[in-house]
Amino acid sequence: MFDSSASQGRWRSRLLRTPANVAFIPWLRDRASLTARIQARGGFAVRVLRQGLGLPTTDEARRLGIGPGVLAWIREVALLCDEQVVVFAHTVLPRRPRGPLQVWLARLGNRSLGALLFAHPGFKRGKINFRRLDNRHALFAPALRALQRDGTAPDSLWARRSHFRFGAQSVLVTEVFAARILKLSETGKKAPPAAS
Ligand SMILES: C=C(O[C@@H]1C=C(C(=O)O)C=C[C@H]1O)C(=O)O
Repeated sequence: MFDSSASQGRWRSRLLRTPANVAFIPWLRDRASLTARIQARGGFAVRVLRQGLGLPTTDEARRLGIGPGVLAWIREVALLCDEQVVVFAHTVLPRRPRGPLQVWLARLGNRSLGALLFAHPGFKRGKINFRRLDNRHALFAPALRALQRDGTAPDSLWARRSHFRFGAQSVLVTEVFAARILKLSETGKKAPPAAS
């Protein structure tokens, strides 16, 4: 049963199966580390695209309780598998309350945020929300730039958004998936050459 009425214009807590997203559902719904899931399929790398103070999108500011025009710590990365970009990730950390996350994020470099979020027991992940991003959303353009280096330009991209709490602090993590992620095989790792 597919629901074609899925609204594209907002984050939804339920992912309604449609012909357009059915292949992405295992990736969108997996609550384990996305980094680990990609690592199981090939050579993993993080390419840091942006890291520093910036303005969250309107919906991020609303979700994090940040006032209009208030800066936050923004981290944007591309996740690669065997040198292919498969995910664009955008993370927002409010500047207040201050705590260890400001220092930990600043020191991450090209290590995966997931290595922190899923290793430290203090992080609690809330419900994952889903959205089909299009040019109505401010993250669509940077995601397209990061994901579509081959010049193709899909009119929408599937994304999910997770809220991780750590004590009084929290981060909002948006992950946007390139269609090429569907080509990663479970075995991923190149099979050893057959014995001659
Ligand atoms: C949250 C995770 O970390 C991944 C890595 C990120 C980074 O390094 O900035 C951001 C989001 C995720 O795609 C994960 O691996 O599940």
